[in-house]
Amino acid sequence: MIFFIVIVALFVAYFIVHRIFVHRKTFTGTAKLYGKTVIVTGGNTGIGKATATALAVRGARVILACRSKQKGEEAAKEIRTESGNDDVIFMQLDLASQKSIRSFAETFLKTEPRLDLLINNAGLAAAGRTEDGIGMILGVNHIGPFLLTNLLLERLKECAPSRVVNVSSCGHDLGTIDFDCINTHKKLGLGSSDGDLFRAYTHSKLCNVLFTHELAKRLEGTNVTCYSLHPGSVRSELGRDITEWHARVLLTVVSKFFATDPVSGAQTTLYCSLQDGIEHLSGRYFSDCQLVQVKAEARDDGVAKKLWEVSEKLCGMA
Ligand SMILES: NC(=O)c1ccc[n+]([C@@H]2O[C@H](COP(=O)([O-])OP(=O)(O)OC[C@H]3O[C@@H](n4cnc5c(N)ncnc54)[C@H](O)[C@@H]3O)[C@@H](O)[C@H]2O)c1
Repeated sequence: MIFFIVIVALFVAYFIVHRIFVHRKTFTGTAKLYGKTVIVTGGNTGIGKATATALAVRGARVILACRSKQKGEEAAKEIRTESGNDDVIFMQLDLASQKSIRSFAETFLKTEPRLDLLINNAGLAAAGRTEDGIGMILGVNHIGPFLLTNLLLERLKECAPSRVVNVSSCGHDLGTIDFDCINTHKKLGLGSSDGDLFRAYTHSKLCNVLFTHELAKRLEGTNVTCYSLHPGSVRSELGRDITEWHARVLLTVVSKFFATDPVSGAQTTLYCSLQDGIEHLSGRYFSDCQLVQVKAEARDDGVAKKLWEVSEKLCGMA
């Protein structure tokens, strides 16, 4: 009898957790993107690659902004073949280097007349520091996209209506903004334990949500809108730097039983990029192709403004 109850309880728990983690909605919009240009950062793998492929299928000129020339060019070739769209190219971008971000933006603005959609998708959970001495996770997941977006804002405004889509995570809910950490980089993402990485990751994903909140305010009246989102629990290379055995076991279980493929993981990004009629929701957060209310700290005007100012200083904009 006890055995039977345990089995039933396990099944019930499985279905509850499955419902929470697994995203079920598919973006069904049929918008065509001929003549439009999009940038997908980290577009060579995982969710970014699936997103880039779906946008290429719709006819967009797709720029894969990635670190590795070889991997980026291979992915661009695969996407061209799969989508039947020859207008998919690689451009080098390392978000862990502000020099690389500025050089990417300079080349892009010189060579590309349009920017209709910027998808800040790239992210990681790895220890260390960026080239500029910032904690790696904060640097790549927040400061890099912050600088990139600002460098490209004028072009987005010229091409409006246009959008910025920031791929965050439901993990932002566990993050807390610590301005002391951001300024000193003593703790964020520098430790070698997976707990440190986890804390820095959730913090950086909260920064994505707050950045989007403040960006929307600054973009009011420009016809450029922005959104942040959780893509679902998706099988990808994101956990490659997790080393501790218990964290790897947890990751394997989640990945095996609760994670979906990158195509499913791209649906909310596609929704935020292409769905008509969500412009009035600029600055908000989405999950499973629908609006979700974030916790108070993630929509606090004062915190978002302060984060913006600190971020400006960290990338030499102020
Ligand atoms: N996989 C999930 O379950 C999950 C859940 C929530 C949020 N996310 C977010 O989704 C986004 C995509 O992740 P994914 O799951 O496809 O993982 P992934 O590791 O497959 O893709 C991440 C991409 O970012 C790129 N990247 C990493 N560092 C970079 C740098 N310095 N410069 C440029 N590009 C860099 C990688 O090369 C890769 O292309 C990330 O922002 C991640 O935080 C993923």
